[in-house]
Amino acid sequence: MLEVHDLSVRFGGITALDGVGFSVRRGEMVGLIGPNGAGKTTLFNCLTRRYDADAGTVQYEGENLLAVPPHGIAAMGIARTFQNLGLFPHMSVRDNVLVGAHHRGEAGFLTAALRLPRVRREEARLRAETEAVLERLALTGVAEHPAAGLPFGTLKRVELARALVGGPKLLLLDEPVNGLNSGEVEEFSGTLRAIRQEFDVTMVVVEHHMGFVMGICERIVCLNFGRKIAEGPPAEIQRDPGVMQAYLGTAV
Ligand SMILES: Nc1ncnc2c1ncn2[C@@H]1O[C@H](COP(=O)(O)OP(=O)(O)OP(=O)(O)O)[C@@H](O)[C@H]1O
Repeated sequence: MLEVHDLSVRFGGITALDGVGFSVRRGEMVGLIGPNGAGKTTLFNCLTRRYDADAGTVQYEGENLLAVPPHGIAAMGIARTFQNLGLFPHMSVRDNVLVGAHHRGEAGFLTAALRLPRVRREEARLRAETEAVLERLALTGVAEHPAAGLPFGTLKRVELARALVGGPKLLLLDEPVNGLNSGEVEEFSGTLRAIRQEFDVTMVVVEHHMGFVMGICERIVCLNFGRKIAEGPPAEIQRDPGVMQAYLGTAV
């Protein structure tokens, strides 16, 4: 589904990604790990076209992803969540999720402004889908509540809900369990596993929480200083000397 070849991104003198390559098969859950500054978020930003690549190719479902404009990414079925939650604090949970849905709507600006029948149908579809996703993630009870003031664990679910409306095929999760306590991590893992099946969605997940990544991913890619230093199943990655060296003393 996703083929990344020789991808490089530079910011002035910094090489954030240096010839990175890996592939993701449909239905897989792939973990992307590496110490701070390894290039993980830069890779996500490249895949969602926020950053331009300096070299390399990315094929998504046989198409050249690097030729797709940033606003075309959602229509290709790619969604992401953000490390620091990209929610609007004063908007309700429902509206935060709907905003994500509209972002992925098919109607153009003019048809939307004219409120043509097609737009009204789409609006109704997105609203229904939003309600279903809110329900699925146990958010119906807080749907009217502004995002601000809700527990962090709930906000993580809102962020996931927003990414799911519109039925993405590839979901990029940036530190989905960062800031959660161990019970919440466990619960979120279970939710993600179930969602993956129910929504038939392929996932790539960036996360520093090793217990979570090793427990949920089938395959792991490890970056360090912008380079891929290891790739394999969790058990192999945990024993990999290069990975251990990169984390230097951190339990992997
Ligand atoms: N917009 C930018 N401008 C300049 N440098 C950047 C930019 N984005 C990332 N970098 C640099 O690129 C390198 C990789 O950063 P990136 O955020 O991708 O790492 P990361 O693996 O996601 O780290 P973390 O785990 O801390 O989030 C770092 O040296 C960072 O400072």
